Amino acid sequence: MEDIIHIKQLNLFYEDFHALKNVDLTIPEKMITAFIGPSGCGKSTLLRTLNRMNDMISGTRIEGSVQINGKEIYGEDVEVESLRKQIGMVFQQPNPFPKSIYDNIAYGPRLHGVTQKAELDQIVEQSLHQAALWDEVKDYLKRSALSLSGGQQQRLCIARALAVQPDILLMDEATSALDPISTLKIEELIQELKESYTIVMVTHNMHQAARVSGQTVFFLNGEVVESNETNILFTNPHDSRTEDYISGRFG
Ligand SMILES: Nc1ncnc2c1ncn2[C@@H]1O[C@H](COP(=O)(O)OP(=O)(O)OP(=O)(O)O)[C@@H](O)[C@H]1O
Repeated sequence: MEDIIHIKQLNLFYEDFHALKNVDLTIPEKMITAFIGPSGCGKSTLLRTLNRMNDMISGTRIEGSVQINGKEIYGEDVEVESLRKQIGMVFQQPNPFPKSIYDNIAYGPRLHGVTQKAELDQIVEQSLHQAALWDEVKDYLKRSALSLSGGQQQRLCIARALAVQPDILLMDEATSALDPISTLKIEELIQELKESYTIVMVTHNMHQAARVSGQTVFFLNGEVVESNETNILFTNPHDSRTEDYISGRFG
């Protein structure tokens, strides 16, 4: 498995607060990588550095290197819009646009220049299939996305992210606002998606990380304590702090 993301000596500051400290990490392609650790340890911050969402937070300063597909994403010539096309993101709260189901999915492709109706139809159908939502919504594509259940809305947001054909999908606690059945559906879905996409997920739920991911990264106080194959990290952690966390001694 090739590594698609290389992070070297990454430091991030929110004003004076040192939120990420000397992070070195590689992320393999076409695999699910889970970020775990106690609240406030920097998981979401690191996730946001991968598609430069931190650019939107004023007072943020970054040092070090993040290479994706061999390209330095904090380089001067990087177009952030095309970076975000390559690296989609799904958030904790489903956030469909107040538009029809169809227009939610077609939004990104239209933005990137697709105008032909037949092509858009095909992208909408394919993306909804990939997000395991097509059968539930195919007869209601003109209905508002806001009429869907929370779990359906989250799958719609995944379909919307897939519609622009990203390489990488970032998921920030994407199931934590959902009921157990919707959570299970999304877990099954991302297992299928990893055949075609690299997925990086932040989760508060260690069982979820153990169930779905191939690599797990444990964070503490802005540092990566340990990164390893998930089954090794959970059964034979190398660092005593990882062991304390996964055995429930803190966090
Ligand atoms: N916009 C911001 N401005 C200032 N400090 C911030 C900002 N965002 C996050 N932080 C701080 O950076 C640290 C890391 O936050 P982050 O959200 O990355 O942690 P996390 O591990 O994802 O936490 P949680 O699991 O609670 O979501 C925390 O101490 C947080 O208070």
